[in-house]
Amino acid sequence: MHTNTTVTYNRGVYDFGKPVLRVSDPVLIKQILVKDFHKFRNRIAKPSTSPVLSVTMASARDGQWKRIRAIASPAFTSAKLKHMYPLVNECCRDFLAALHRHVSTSGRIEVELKHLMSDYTIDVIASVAFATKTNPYSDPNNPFITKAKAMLSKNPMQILLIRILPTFAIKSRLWKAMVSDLSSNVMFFIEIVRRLMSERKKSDYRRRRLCGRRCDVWTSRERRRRRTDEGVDELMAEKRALSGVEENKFNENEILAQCYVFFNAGFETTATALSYCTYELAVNPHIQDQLVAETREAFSENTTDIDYETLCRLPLLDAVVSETLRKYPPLINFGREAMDDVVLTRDSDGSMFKIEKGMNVSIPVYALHHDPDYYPDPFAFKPDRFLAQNGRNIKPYTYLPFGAGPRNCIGTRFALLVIKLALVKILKQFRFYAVPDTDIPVIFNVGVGVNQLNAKRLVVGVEKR
Ligand code: HEM
Repeated sequence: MHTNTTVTYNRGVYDFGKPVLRVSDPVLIKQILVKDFHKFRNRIAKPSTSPVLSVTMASARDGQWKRIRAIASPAFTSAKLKHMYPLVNECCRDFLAALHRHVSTSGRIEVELKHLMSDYTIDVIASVAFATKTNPYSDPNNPFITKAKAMLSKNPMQILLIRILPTFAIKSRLWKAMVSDLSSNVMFFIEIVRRLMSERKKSDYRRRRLCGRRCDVWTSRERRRRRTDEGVDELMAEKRALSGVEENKFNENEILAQCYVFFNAGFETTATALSYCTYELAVNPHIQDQLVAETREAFSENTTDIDYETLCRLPLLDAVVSETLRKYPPLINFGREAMDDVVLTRDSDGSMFKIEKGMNVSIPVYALHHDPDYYPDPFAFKPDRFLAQNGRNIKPYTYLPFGAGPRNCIGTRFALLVIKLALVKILKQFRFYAVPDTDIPVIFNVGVGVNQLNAKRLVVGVEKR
């Protein structure tokens, strides 16, 4: 193994009892995620706390993953997202009404953004994935909300221990004791979906949702349209990765698992992104003003609403969200397991790196996003980096908030819709600003949390416009 450069990989770490090699050279990252996808098709294996969890899209492996991903993917096409738009809009409406109630007494309040935004994203994902309304504002003690928030405030020490314990300890009683509260939260959500599914069967109730039993198989034309922003290598890798799946139905366990994973993978990441974005707008009022000007023009005068196509086309909105995801990627790294011996080759100098079968590799997203060679002045919030005229300055495979390749985040577009719609609607009616309790810059709890940023607090002021 070549070890002469920090550009190619920085340090190794231990994760779930096994060593992990960190690869940070963009060319090698592309090789792992795209060109040699078949050799790195699986995520790093984690000990499962429930049989249902082993069939979630995120943890499934090999042919099972391929089947699950191919069946679920049609639920995330543009056409399907457009169909879900009214549901997300409904959640935005409830969110704004609650914010108006909070602000109404004094005209302004201080808010902890992490709590505020997670109420909204829990409500969205519960509506769309679980086909249920949670009413987080009028019923904050609803078990759905309290359990979801308990998942948010996990004990970082516990998570850290779970991830660094050696393999033999993972089978021990200590391990089982440590994961028992995590497992009970998981079981809670799985039981809710089970109950909803049985109620739905009885009432034949249908709703636009992410987790249906049957999905139409993707046509290749649709797949091409979906990813026109990506190059030939990416399209070919995805085509190869999902080819040959005939079946188009989930069994009951698989539906439970996908509902759970969409909730688990979706609500916290989306709430985090929305929180940091609002924080940056509060501490950069000139950017907030520019964004308000852009979005104001986009609202139709007749309906005071914004349609899906217009929302997707706003350049500054897109740049602000992209810069937020660069500066504060909700997942600061993600990994893959080598399913074969692989030789990674760096084009620039021809140096070769052997990765042995069974070895885990990790992509350090946060480090890439803060490398001054790729993003000058990396700790500054500069949405301009992502405006069309500057797009070519961004080197491929240095911007990875949603991962890349056939196993990238399936919820990317949905998350962007949820974030952008909330932002334009809130900013139309409210102004965010820094208060004495606003930490500038954000203070992070360090050394724990492992793959997520953990801000000590994100407090800002909010008032009606
Ligand atoms: C801002 C919000 C979000 C961010 C930053 C984010 C980020 C990520 C990242 C980095 C990965 C790993 C990608 C890779 O390995 O290449 C991932 C995977 C995944 N995400 Fe997201 N995500 C977000 C929202 C969502 C939402 C809303 C959903 C579902 C509705 C979702 C569902 C998933 C699933 C199921 C996977 C596993 C995909 C697979 O293994 O095939 N995510 N996400």
